[in-house]
Order: sequence, then structure tokens, then C-alpha cells
Amino acid sequence: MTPLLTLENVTRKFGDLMAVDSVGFSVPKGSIYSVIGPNGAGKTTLFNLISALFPTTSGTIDFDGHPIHRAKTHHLAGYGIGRTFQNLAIFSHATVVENLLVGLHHKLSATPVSAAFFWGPARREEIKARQQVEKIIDFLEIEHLRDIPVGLLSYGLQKRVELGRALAIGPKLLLLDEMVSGMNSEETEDIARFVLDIREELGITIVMVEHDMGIVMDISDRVAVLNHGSLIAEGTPAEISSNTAVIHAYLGQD
Ligand SMILES: Nc1ncnc2c1ncn2[C@@H]1O[C@H](COP(=O)(O)OP(=O)(O)OP(=O)(O)O)[C@@H](O)[C@H]1O
Repeated sequence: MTPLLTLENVTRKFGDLMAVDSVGFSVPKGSIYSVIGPNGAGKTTLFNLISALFPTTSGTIDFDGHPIHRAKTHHLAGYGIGRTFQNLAIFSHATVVENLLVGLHHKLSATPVSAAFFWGPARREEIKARQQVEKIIDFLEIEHLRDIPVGLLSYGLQKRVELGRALAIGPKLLLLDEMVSGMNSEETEDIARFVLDIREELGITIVMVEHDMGIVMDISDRVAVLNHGSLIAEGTPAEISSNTAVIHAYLGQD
């Protein structure tokens, strides 16, 4: 299968600490791909490298023909990479619709002058943006919440809005950072269903860093396992759950 994202020898040091050590794997287009590992394994650092939050010390990351290991994080939406964050990154005083419109902002190309007077391209873009937002609201089943300030929603629904905002950029790749941590089992099941639908119905490739083994093993096509910054295993959920190096890495956790 064609890879959408390829990491080769990706290394990131913080001083003398090797947070990510020569990691390489490919994420097939259209797959759900999970990165797991014990605490401190380097998962978040790896995710931040894929999101271009900081550069690799060495090694390359290729996304759909773009070398993104030296890109700036604000370019990623333009390449087609959307992400959610471990800690909620939404505007709690703004409504659901307003939060989703923010996700679309980078796509609007009207000039400040035409936008200020709301004519010509600005008006057409605004209408298109609102139609796109309506599709996402419908897809995520949050019609009844559209005009509510996001801060008033339950944690699970706030995460759903954050997911919607990442979808609003129309990504080819969605990076989900510990999406279900802090969620109850019903909220976790909802997110698992949406992730599957995002792949099936929208054709978006998904990479997630996740601690919740239930969702990882249930919905991933492939799993990469990090330990002390190194890739110790890569394969299907069945291969990973019977891999002795993986079992030892988790059993050795404090
Ligand atoms: N900005 C930083 N400066 C220095 N060290 C860092 C920095 N970020 C991460 N580290 C270190 O890099 C290593 C990997 O951390 P990272 O947060 O990537 O692991 P993780 O697998 O995401 O852990 P967790 O599951 O606990 O979130 C750890 O030893 C951490 O202390």
C-alpha cells in the first residue's frame, strides 16, 4: 500500500537525552496507525516532530511528497495535516460553530479589504466555509449543540468539537494525541466510532498516540511501539500483543 507518511532514522535529542532514537516506519494511505509505549517512551516527542512543532535532530519525515521535518508548524494545515492536542485546544467562550470556523480560517484567501466589507470573494468564501462547517456538525452529530459555548459542554463533547476543528481544514492526515484520555467508556466508544467513520467515509488517514490499549487494539490497522526512544516493534495489533519485547517493555514499567 502507498505510504502517506514515512519516517526514516528520525532522531531528537534534548541535551544528552535521546528522546527519539533512529525511528523509522511508514503509514499506509487510508490506515489507522497507532503509536504506543510506556511512559517517557518518546511518543509525544515523535508526534511533535510529525507536527513540525520542532525540527528533528537528524532523519527525515516525508508527508505526501513534502519533507516536513524542517517545515513550520503553521504550514502543516496547508499540506493537509490536522491535529488534536493532549490538552484541550479549543476556545471555550466561543460556540461550537465559531470554533469550527476557526479551523477553516487558513483556507480563506480573501484580502483583508474584501473581508472587511464582506463582498465578492469574501462573501463567497464565508458561505462555502459555513457549508463545510455544517457538514462536519452533521457528521459528528452535534447539530443540537451548534450555538452553545464549548466551555459548557462535557469533556467528551469538547473533544469532539476539537476533532471537528481538525477536520475543518480538510486534512489528508489526522494526528490524534491521546484523544480518549480522561473519557468514560461511552465517550471512548463514541470517539472510536467517529475515528472509524472518518477513515471509511472521509478517506482520511489517522495516526494516533494512545495509552488506551482497548481502542488501539480494536481499531488500529498497524501499531508502532516505542521504548526509551527506540522502535521496538511494528505490526498488526495481533502481532504486537504477542510480541515478547513489547510485553517486557510494559511489564518493566513502574
Ligand atoms: N522539551 C523537553 N526537554 C527535555 N526533555 C524532554 C522534553 N520533552 C520530552 N523530554 C524527555 O524526553 C523523553 C520522552 O518524553 P515524551 O514526553 O516524548 O514521552 P511519552 O512517551 O510521550 O511519555 P508519556 O506517555 O508519559 O506522555 C522523556 O525522558 C522526557 O523527559
